[in-house]
Amino acid sequence: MLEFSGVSKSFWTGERRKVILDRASFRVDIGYSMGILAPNGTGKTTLIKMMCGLEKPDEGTITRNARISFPLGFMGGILNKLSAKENARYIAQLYGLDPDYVEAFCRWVCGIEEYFDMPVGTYSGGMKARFNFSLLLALEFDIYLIDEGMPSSTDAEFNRRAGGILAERMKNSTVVIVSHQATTLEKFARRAAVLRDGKLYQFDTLEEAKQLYDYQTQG
Ligand SMILES: Nc1ncnc2c1ncn2[C@@H]1O[C@H](COP(=O)(O)OP(=O)(O)OP(=O)(O)O)[C@@H](O)[C@H]1O
Repeated sequence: MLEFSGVSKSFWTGERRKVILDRASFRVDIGYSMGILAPNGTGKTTLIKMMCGLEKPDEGTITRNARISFPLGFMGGILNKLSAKENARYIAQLYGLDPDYVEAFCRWVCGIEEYFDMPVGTYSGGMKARFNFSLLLALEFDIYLIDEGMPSSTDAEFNRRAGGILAERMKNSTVVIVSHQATTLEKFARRAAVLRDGKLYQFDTLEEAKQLYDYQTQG
C-alpha cells in the first residue's frame, strides 16, 4: 500500500508559488493499478517522484508499505562511465539480488549487443531507455511507477519483448502511470484519478475520470 495523507507540495518560481499538491490524501492499493490524468506541466513527474521518495513533500506524510520502483526512465541510479553490465551488477547488489541473474536478464531484454559492455555514456537515448526498462523489469517490485514523459524506446522488437514481460509482471503487481492522455492509461489501469487544483480525485473507472478530465481541459 502507498498512502498520501494531507500532502502538500509547491515550488517557488521567483514570482509565484506553483502548487502541485494541496493537502492531498489518497491511496494506491496492491492489486489495483491506477492511471493518473493531468495536463502537461501540472505535476505528474513531481507526483511520481514523491511516490518513490525522490522528492519530499512540504507537509503531510507518505506511507510506503510496499516495494516501490524507481520511475521508469529515471536514470539517476545509472552511472554513465560504467557499462550496462557493471551498472546492472552493482544495482543487483544494492537490491540484494544475484548479479549474474540481473546481468543476464538485462543483457537479454535490452538487446543492445556489444554496447552492453561499453560505457552507458556512449549509448543513444533509445539504448539508455532500453537498459533502464530492462533493469526495472529485472528487479522485483510491488508497485511499478511509469511516467509517460520519460524517454522511451521506439524499437518494435524491444517494446514487444519488454511489454510482454511487464504484462506478465502486472498480473502480480501494481502499476501507477501518469499521463496527459487517457489512451495511454487504457492498457495499464482500470482505476483512474485526475490531478486537479492540487487534489487527486479518484474514480473506479477510467471512463469516469475522463469525464472530469475532459471537462477540466476543454471546458
Ligand atoms: N525544482 C523545481 N523548481 C521550480 N519549479 C519546478 C521544479 N520542479 C518542477 N517545477 C515546476 O512544477 C511544475 C510541474 O512539473 P512536473 O515536471 O512535475 O510536471 P509534468 O506534469 O510532469 O510536466 P510535463 O507533462 O510537461 O512533463 C512545472 O511548472 C515545473 O516547471
